[in-house]
Amino acid sequence: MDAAAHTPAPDETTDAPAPRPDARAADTRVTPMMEQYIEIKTANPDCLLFYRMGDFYEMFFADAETASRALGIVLTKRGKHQGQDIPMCGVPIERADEYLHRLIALGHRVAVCEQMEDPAEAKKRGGKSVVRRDVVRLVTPGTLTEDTLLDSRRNNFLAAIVRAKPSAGSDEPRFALACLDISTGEFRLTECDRVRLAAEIARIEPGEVIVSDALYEDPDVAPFLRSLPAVTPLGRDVFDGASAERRLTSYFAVATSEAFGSFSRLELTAAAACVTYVERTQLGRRPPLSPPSREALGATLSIDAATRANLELMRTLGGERRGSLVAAIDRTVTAAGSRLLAQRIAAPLTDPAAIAARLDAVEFFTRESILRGVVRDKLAAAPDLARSLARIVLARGGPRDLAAIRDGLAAAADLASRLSGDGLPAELSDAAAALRAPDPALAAMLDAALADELPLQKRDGGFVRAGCEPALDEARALRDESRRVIAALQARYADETGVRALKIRHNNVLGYFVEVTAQNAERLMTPPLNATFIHRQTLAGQVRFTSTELGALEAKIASAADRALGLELEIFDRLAAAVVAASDAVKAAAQALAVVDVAAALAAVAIECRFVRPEVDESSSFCITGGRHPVVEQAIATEGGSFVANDCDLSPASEHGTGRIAVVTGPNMAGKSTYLRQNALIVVLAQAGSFVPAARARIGVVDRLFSRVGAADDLARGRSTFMVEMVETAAILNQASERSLVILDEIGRGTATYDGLSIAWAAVEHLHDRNRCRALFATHFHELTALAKKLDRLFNITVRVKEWHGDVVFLHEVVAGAADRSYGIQVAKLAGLPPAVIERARHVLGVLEAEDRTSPARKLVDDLPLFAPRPAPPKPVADPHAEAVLKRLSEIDPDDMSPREALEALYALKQAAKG
Ligand SMILES: Nc1ncnc2c1ncn2[C@@H]1O[C@H](COP(=O)(O)OP(=O)(O)OP(=O)(O)O)[C@@H](O)[C@H]1O
Repeated sequence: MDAAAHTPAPDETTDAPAPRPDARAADTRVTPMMEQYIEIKTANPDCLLFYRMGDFYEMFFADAETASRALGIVLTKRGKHQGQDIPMCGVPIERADEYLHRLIALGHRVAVCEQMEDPAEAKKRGGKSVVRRDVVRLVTPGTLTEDTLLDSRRNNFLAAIVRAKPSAGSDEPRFALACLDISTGEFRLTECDRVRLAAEIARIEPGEVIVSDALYEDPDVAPFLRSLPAVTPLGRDVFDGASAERRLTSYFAVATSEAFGSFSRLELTAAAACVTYVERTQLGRRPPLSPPSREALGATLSIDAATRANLELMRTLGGERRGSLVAAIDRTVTAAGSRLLAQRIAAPLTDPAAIAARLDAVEFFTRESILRGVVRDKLAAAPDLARSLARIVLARGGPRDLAAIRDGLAAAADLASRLSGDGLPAELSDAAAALRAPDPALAAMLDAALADELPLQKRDGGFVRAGCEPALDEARALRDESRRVIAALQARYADETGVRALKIRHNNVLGYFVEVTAQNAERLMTPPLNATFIHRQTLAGQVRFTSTELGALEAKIASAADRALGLELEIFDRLAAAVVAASDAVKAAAQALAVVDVAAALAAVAIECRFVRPEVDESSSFCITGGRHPVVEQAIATEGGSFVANDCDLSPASEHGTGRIAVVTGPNMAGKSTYLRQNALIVVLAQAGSFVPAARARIGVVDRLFSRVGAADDLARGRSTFMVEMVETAAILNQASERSLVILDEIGRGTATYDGLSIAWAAVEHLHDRNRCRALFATHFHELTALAKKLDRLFNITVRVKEWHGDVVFLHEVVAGAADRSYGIQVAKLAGLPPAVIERARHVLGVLEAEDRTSPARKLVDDLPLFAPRPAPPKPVADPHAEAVLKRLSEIDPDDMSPREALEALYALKQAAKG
């Protein structure tokens, strides 16, 4: 059980004790605290309620049972409610983030309810009063801001999906998608169809999706929505189109949404749903968002969910970042840079000019290696400005967030001064301008106010630098040096009264008092000293006094600590307000830091891994010379091997023609999948604005990238391997355009040979004649290579292997031509299948191949036009036992044998056959 298990804290003094179980009448009585709890819980029925009691967040009833199971913490009891024990569990506040994280990851939502006053205040209202409490925040997966709850390298988007009412004459529904990250302020909108919607959601990977109750229940989209990790259905008011504009403009305090550009009503509805939900979960607080920007349809390379997964852009098929494309090329040194790089890889561009602008920045840093080093060192020391800013605006920030703003702004100003001069590419000069924009006075103000060592929480105090504010210095001096101050006053009073033995003492009844011996008391009680000293108490030998000054000093000392903290919090609020006022400039500077980081990081990886600048243009070219797989190459290098670079040319035969299709054959393990993927990854990198792992690359911009690699079950959605394969192939054949790049690996593998071959055959024809896209098609159906004779833009390539004493040696070299065999058995042998199985398989293969030539099915294939006759199958490998039996048999002459000899010969043959 967990350390958070605790004995219930005593009720706050003002909470009435729970009724005794035997008091019948009391069974229905509800304590005032429970009454308050139930009221707050009723207002937040879909959340677990973290109810603050002293140093714990407590949960009661069903919440307690759920949380104790989910968090592995002890379930206890606290009093009774309507005659029943109240289940309870709690988490200490200092570990609340950790528990929140676990609950959110498990799909729960949490309402955090704080004490809104000091228990002493409540006490003043009378014995039965309950401390005022209120929910200050709803924690949901899409609205997190704490570093401890977030992955610094990934955005955490909240997405809203709305669907247009179907219009007459169109059966294709339209959707709008808004997504925002409150931890960084990014806010984007787009309108799209059903297919693109799924692709966009796959790209954005939102932490939470909000939809209307009606859409959530709609049978057309419900299966899709149910497949997403966190979907929150909400009432109609959040998705009300009529009030959308008003809600959105009120959030941004602008007169009209035209200030952001022109948006459709559908887009505005999605955007308004997002901001309304943010306000709801942040209880009215408005995190700093960039104005919504439209993601123009077609501005980014469309990559559907299956392709993303297959190409392992963000994570491997096993779900890990390690081994993904982004992990292989990420050399960023800031969290914001890492997030921006991930965004760029997830959404490569389609405009050659915009791509060139990014490549210019990367190229600049590849040339300026000294500057690159300096910039990266500076960036590495810069904090995560955007997330600290968001926390400050949401009043959730601490002193270290203010320090992050101070240090981030200093880094920004420093970098801006280094990024100057004429040769700077546009992306970097824009970034430098944004880095220069924040008023230096803000950083100076933070610098002057913040201490060197900072506590995590502002409530711990001690974060304001000494000398910053005289009143605070005084309060601290009083708090820390109360003895010295009292001693100083005592010395002064002794001086002023001439009573050397005058003492200032303290007890719990009188507090601080002045004490003199009885002989000296008279002097203090006569003018002029009686104007200062007020008699309090006469004891046998001493007389005690107070003074206005001492009374004031006492009050000051008693409240000095409180006062010091109060003043610090005031200063914090002032500083935070200054940061909030400058939030637009700070956000822009944060974004600029990320831009610079990404450009320098891509330059670093380009140099380290020998990447080159690709040419991306409007042509239909696709010509990669010496291409490499960025992830496999690194993996091979760590084992001391070297990757074999390969060319790929799918360019049209003439400059304005249509791109071509390559059918890739080759043995198992030869490197077909690697080759296919590396060419797709080169497109992703090039259009994301990165250099690429090749000697040279010219790419006519790709609008959609499709990849169907291997077969994987999707049993969770009730689809078999073959069904998944066909659904994905259908999507490709229905959607690929002349500008698309299609990667198909072993289509048709998941069914009977001839069914599979027929489907693969028809799919290639369709790609060639209808889609007319550039494509790479890897297959073990060698019959498909015959298609090159019929389809003019189709050609064959193969991955070379060498045979060596019956084994196969992989050369990983892609050359023109077709493979004639799969070498499956040799690969199986390499994999360690038992020799007997290998031998038997060779035998079976020989028989099958011999039969295959005469089987009716084979004939069918032969009859299909343009199927080239396959090369003669290799001679079946002889079975040594069979040969021995045959030899003996041939030596026997039955006419020459007695019945007994014949029987013996038969036994001998049987023996020989057994071996
Ligand atoms: N160009 C290359 N240079 C060096 N090694 C390579 C190259 N291509 C592939 N390899 C190595 O060969 C292994 C097999 O490659 P890959 O999975 O691409 O083969 P395949 O032909 O698709 O096999 P199968 O048909 O069995 O799926 C890879 O894991 C990699 O280690």
